[in-house]
Formats: sequence, structure tokens, C-alpha cells
Amino acid sequence: MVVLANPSVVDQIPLLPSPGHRDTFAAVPVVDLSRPGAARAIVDACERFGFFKVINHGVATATMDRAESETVKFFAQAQAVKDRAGPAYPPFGYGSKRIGLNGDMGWLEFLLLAYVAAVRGVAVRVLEKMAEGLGIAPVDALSAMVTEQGSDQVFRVNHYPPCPALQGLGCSATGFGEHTDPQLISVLRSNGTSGLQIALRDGAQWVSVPSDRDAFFVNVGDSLQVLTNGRFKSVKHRVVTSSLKSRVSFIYFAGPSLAQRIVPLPELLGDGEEILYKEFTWGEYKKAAYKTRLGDNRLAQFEK
Ligand SMILES: O=C(O)CCC(=O)C(=O)O
Ligand SMILES: [Fe+2]
Repeated sequence: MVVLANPSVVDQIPLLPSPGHRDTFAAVPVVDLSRPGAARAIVDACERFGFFKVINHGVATATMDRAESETVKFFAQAQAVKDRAGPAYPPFGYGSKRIGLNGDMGWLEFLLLAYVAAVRGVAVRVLEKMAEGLGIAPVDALSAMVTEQGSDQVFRVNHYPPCPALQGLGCSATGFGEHTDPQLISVLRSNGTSGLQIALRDGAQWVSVPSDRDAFFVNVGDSLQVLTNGRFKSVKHRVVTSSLKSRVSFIYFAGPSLAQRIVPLPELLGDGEEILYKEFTWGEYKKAAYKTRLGDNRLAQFEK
């Protein structure tokens, strides 16, 4: 059991063992978007882990640095000023520690924005390469779902302040509890502080993803798992906080329009392959997801 010197600091926030060197996921698949093998590499990574890192993505370092410095400035403001950005639900604004509507707590503060910019371009290129690698035509079969009018895109900026109360105790606070992302893909960039972990072997092992501020990390989300009839894995992930360093992350969630039907793509179904999910729209899934806790298996109710 961990005894805290100042228990009120992380009151209500679940604690996790601090990651050690042995927990590092050194084998994160790396996709070089500028190379001809990118399409095949994306499909391979989505099948094996539902997760990969993208390099040579074409987004200027200056663009990313500016977003980061603006973010640090925003979160450094007085609480009353940040609160003026509005409550994070519904649907955009600033929130702290309380993640969503159903009682999930984390050691973080965050800002939700409607956003369209460079990172969307990365998501589109990744989805185009994915379609190519899967052998589905046209090339925008997947990316059109996020470029069409009315597509449901969200950009989330997370700040995990240091948690010095936990220093030397061998544990960390849960920054963001374990979950899968509901959309098609999520594209994440962070500062140089690690903390992101992904689950391997159906959750039997948690591994830490080494930070890389020059790269984007891509998660397969629940909707893409369904579109591929389970061939791609919606990866379970979480964030653990550091006692000494703050983490800043930027996540672009590429979602389709509310009316988009989420059903396995016929081109991907083998002869006689059983369809694993009931039909639903993105709007229906989003509504159902808001009713669940973060760590719930939200797809379970849509399985056949
Ligand atoms: O902040 C991070 O690094 C990841 C957070 C996350 O998974 C999310 O906002 O869905
Ligand atoms: Fe997430």
C-alpha cells in the first residue's frame, strides 16, 4: 500500500505502479510516410498493435513548437482565466481532473477545440495509405469519411502537471485512465515527457511508449476496428503521470459525420466471413460512448 504525505493532492485519482525500464515498448512500429513501403507498414502495424509512429510527415517543426508554447502559456494561467474557456462538456472547452461525465478522474487538465489544420492532413495521408495497403479503392475510401462536410473532428490538448507528492513512492497517478478511442484514428503528438502506455496481448501487458516530439503517434479507434471487421485492433491506452515533469499532448480525433454507417467494408470481407458487429451510425456510437465509463468495452453492446 502507498501512504501519501499529502493525500488530498491525489484524492480520488487511481494510482499505478511507476513504469520501469523493462516496461518500455522499444519496438514501436515506425512508418516513414515519405517511403514507398508506408502503406504495407501501416496495415501491418494496425493488425499487430493498432498503434504506430509516423515520421517524415511533412508538418514543420515550427508549427508544432508554436502549438506547444501556446498550450504551455494557456495552462500556466490562473484557474479563473482558464475556467473562462468554458466547461469541457458539452462539447468543447476546458476541464480538469474529471474526465467525461461518468466519474472518471485523472491527474490532468485539458482543452477541447473544434480544429482543422496540419494534423488533419497527416490523418488524411495515413488513411489514404491505409486504403492502399488494404487494397480498397478509391484511394479516399477511408479518408473521405473525415474530409466530408459535417465530419466530426475534435482536437484535444492535455496537460498533466507534475505530481511531486508521489516522488520516491514507486507509483504514479493515473493521468488518463485506460480506454480505447471511439473514432477512426487518433493522431497524437506530445512534448518530450513520456507517460503514454499501450496494452499488448489483449491487456495482459502495459508498455510505455518512448516520447518523440518530432513524430506523430497513431491509434486505431473502435470505428476502424468495426470497418475492418476486427482485422485492425482498437488499441487500449492510458497515461501515467510523472512526479517531476509535466506532459503536454495534442490529440486529433478523426471521426466521420454523425450519419455515417459504421459497418465492415464489403471489400475486406473474405468468402463467407462472419460479420462481427451489428450495424450502427457514428452518431449512435458516440451517444452510447458518452453513457459509459472510460475503461468500459464500448463495442461489446454492438457485437453480434
Ligand atoms: O494525453 C495523452 O497522451 C493521451 C490521451 C488520450 O488517450 C485521449 O485524450 O484520448
Ligand atoms: Fe485516447
